[in-house]
Amino acid sequence: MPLPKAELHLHIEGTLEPELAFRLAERNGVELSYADTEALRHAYRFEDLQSFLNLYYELMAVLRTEQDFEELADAYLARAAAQGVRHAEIFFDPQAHLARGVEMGTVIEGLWRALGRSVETHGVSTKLIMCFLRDESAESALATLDAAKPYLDRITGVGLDSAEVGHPPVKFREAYDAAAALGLRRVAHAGEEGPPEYVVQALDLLGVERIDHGLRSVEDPALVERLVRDRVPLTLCPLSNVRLRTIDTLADHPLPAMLEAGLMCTVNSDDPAYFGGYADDNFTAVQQTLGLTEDRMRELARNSFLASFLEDDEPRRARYLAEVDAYEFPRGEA
Ligand SMILES: Nc1ncnc2[nH]cnc12
Ligand SMILES: [Zn+2]
Repeated sequence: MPLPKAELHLHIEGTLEPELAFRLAERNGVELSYADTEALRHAYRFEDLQSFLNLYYELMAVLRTEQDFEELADAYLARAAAQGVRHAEIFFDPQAHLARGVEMGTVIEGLWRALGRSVETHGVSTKLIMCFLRDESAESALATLDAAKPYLDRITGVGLDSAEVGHPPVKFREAYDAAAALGLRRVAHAGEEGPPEYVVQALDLLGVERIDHGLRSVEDPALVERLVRDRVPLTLCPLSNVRLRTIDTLADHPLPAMLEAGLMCTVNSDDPAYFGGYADDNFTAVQQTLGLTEDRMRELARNSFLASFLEDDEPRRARYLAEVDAYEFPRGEA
């Protein structure tokens, strides 16, 4: 039984496994530029964030109907449950779908068909976070927020993702102010490929409560001190960092030093269909490769629930934390 955890950094479009992509392509009459799932998997060798994003956006073409989004989310939730995920705060990228003529309602209602029954079907509670694409304009972000207004009861917060370098958080100040005025929680990707300054901007100008990735924060000691002092959660994605070549190998990941420094780290899967592992695969990889103690692993699991947006259901958060505290790590062979 895996360690109970919350997943706080997960792009639902990044859970599209090759088999489902081909099945949906066939159902929707969409032509893919790969012969089969094996040929597609061969394309999963990325140079950097952009080379991944190119394939990520290309494959989304197979997602067209409410049923497609429902099946995508259902498949993720089943996998997540098997990996010990009790609670998932799930990103989606509406602009990537609106640009293809798929409406906001199709995306949100489709996802909601799976999320709305997820506690019953998978034992996983969920929240939805709508991301703005930072390589699109500020006006487009505002228009996207406007298009989401009929669905605000289904959306907990806003995020910021896609190609980071050259698209600093300051560009989205107005959109984040508008989101805050609507009562939405705020997070943003920062310091994945971009400099520590983007993390500072996300905190100061966008008012975010969590930083997605935040890896490059370690380059700025004053920023680290601030993140520790204010207990700002970082949603790290170790296997993603290796696949997108942010770091050379997992053994080079700064997670142990970050925990040692007192940063509130969490471990997540980002785009698990592309990066070779779901939530517990990331936990297991860091435990084994970085030699984290059981206490550190428990701390990561506790952090995931403490950093989650479960303020509307504190009894549930307390139950999850109690489960982490009671968890017994499997004993190896004697
Ligand atoms: N790791 C990542 N960084 C930025 N944008 C993304 N969209 C999906 N995955 C992403
Ligand atoms: Zn991400």
